[in-house]
Amino acid sequence: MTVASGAPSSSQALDPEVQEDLKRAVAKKAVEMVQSGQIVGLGTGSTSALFIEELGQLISKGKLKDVYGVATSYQAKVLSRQAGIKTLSLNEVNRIDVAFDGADEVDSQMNLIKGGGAAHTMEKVVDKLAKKAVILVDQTKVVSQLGLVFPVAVEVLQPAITPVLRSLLALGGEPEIRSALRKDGPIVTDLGNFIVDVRFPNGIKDAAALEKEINNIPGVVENGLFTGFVQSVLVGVRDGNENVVVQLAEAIEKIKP
Ligand SMILES: O=C(CO)[C@H](O)[C@H](O)COP(=O)(O)O
Repeated sequence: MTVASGAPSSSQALDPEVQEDLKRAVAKKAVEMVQSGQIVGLGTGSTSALFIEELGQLISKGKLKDVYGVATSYQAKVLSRQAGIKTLSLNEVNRIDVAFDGADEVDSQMNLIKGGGAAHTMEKVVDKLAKKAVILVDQTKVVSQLGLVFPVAVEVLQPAITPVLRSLLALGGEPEIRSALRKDGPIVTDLGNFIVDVRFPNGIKDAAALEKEINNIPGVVENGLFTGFVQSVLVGVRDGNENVVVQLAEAIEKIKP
C-alpha cells in the first residue's frame, strides 16, 4: 500500500474541513476492527476523540458488547464517559487487546512522533502493552523523515528541568519548555510533569537511537518518539478525484509520503 498518488505531500496543509473528513473516515474504519469482549486502549488527541465517539455509537447501538476502554489521558477518560464507554485503569486489566491512537508524524518504518497533546507517556505505556497498536492519521502526518516539522515532546520531572534542558542541548536539540495558552508559565501534564519540545532542525536520522538517548537523561520521564513496535497504520487520504480513501499499512516500508 502506498498513499494515493495525487495526494498533497505531508508538508502541505489541508483545508481543516477536509482534514476533519479524513480523520472521521479513519475513525469509522478503525472501529470496524473492534470486537465484542475486547479491552481497547484509547489514545488522546482530535483523531482519537473521533474514534472514541464512533466506538461509543457502536456500543450504544448494541453492535458491540462488553467492550472496555483503557484511557491514556484525562481527556480520553472524559470523552469515553460522554460516549458511554466504560473505562478501566491499567491496574484493573490483565491485557489490552488493541489500542487506537493518533500521531503527529509517521515515517515509512512506522516510527512515530507523538506528544502534541502532552499525553505520550501513558500513550506509550498503553500502546506498547496492547497486543496490537493501530495508529490513526490523515495524510498530512506521513513524512519522509521524522522531526523536520514536528518537535519531539519530552516529559520531564519538574525539579530536574534545568539539567535536562542542558542534556537535550548537548544532544543537538533545540529545547523549549511548552507553555500553556490560557495559563502563564509551563503546562503541567496529567502526571504532574513539564513538557519540553525539542526541535531537531535537520530532522532525525536514527529515531530508535534518539528515543533511547533522550530517555537515558536523568529526570526524563518519557519522550514522544515511538519506534519499532507499531505494525498497523490507518491513513486517511484524499485521492486525485477528491474522494476520501482510508488505506491500511500493515508492514514496514509500506507508507510513502
Ligand atoms: O500524541 C498525541 C497526544 O499526546 C496525539 O495522538 C497526537 O498529538 C495527534 O493528535 P491529533 O489527532 O489531534 O492530530
